[in-house]
Amino acid sequence: MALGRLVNGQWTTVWTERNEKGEFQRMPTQFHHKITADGASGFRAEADRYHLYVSLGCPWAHRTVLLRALKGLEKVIGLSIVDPVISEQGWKFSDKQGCIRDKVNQADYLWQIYTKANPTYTGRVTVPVLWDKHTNSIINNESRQIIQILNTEFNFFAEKMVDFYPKSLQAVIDQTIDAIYQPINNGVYRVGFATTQTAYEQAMKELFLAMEHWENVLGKQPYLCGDEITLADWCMFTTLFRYDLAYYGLFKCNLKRLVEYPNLWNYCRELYQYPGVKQWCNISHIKQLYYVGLPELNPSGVMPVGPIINFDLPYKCRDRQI
Ligand SMILES: N[C@@H](CCC(=O)N[C@@H](CS)C(=O)NCC(=O)O)C(=O)O
Repeated sequence: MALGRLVNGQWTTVWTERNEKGEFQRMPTQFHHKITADGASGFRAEADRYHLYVSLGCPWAHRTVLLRALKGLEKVIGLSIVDPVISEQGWKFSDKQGCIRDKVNQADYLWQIYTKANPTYTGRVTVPVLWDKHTNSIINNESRQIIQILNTEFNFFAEKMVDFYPKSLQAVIDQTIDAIYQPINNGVYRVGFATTQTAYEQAMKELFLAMEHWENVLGKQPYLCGDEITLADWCMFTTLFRYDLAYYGLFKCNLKRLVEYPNLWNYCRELYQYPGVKQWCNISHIKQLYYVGLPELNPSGVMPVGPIINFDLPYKCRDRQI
């Protein structure tokens, strides 16, 4: 079992995210500071001060890498990419293809970043992590909050003037991110990590009802919140992108493949082909994370050869009845 956690700053391999009913229960993240453009929060948006630690396999971290790229913040916020396979000591840094070592803290394992921020930290050691080089601490490790910060607070430095969280839509974006979280983003994990038939089937039911719902919505409008791409779409995208690659097979989310939902599949391809996105979609890291790094679900660590999915197939806006 590769998943573990820190207890009072000590690494342990006890994993506690399941209840007695065999249901997966995600533990909340603990670092929730905010960076603001004016510094009113105590953390001012500045160039070369903050650093992101991510896994390219992880859907939550993937959101933050995408926002960094979509806003054109690559020169402003540094990046380290962990080894795609979770080790006995959790996420580690390596020289594998597509990885970037930790040149900020020279850590070998991500848990060392957590104990540097808090020597008595107890909890999971997850990606993404937004690190502050000035205070030598973790600003935030919750993807949903990090993408809001990157979207909204760094405009002075951003090379691309796009806004995925416009004021006029914030309420609907928040509701949509809430709506997709439990059945879809976290839903695939609730399906995949369930250890009883009842827990599995319940999570499956919620996942597939939600997939059908958004399939219908995307038949009427181009994006989850209407006519504009928003943060909600990037939150949905990173789960959909992994759907047929990992969740359908390893997690047994297998009533339908993504490619069997015409609108969701079309939408996924459109977001993949949005400028700046595909460069940060790493199928090899995704397969390694899920198939090699979760021995509890795949003890042999053998990775499937397929499926062959062409995310570059042209997408059709015209098919939608907008
Ligand atoms: N709520 C967090 C979830 C982050 C998360 O669970 N990341 C996973 C990777 S997909 C992780 O780092 N897992 C390592 C572990 O649990 O030990 C977020 O959205 O940022």
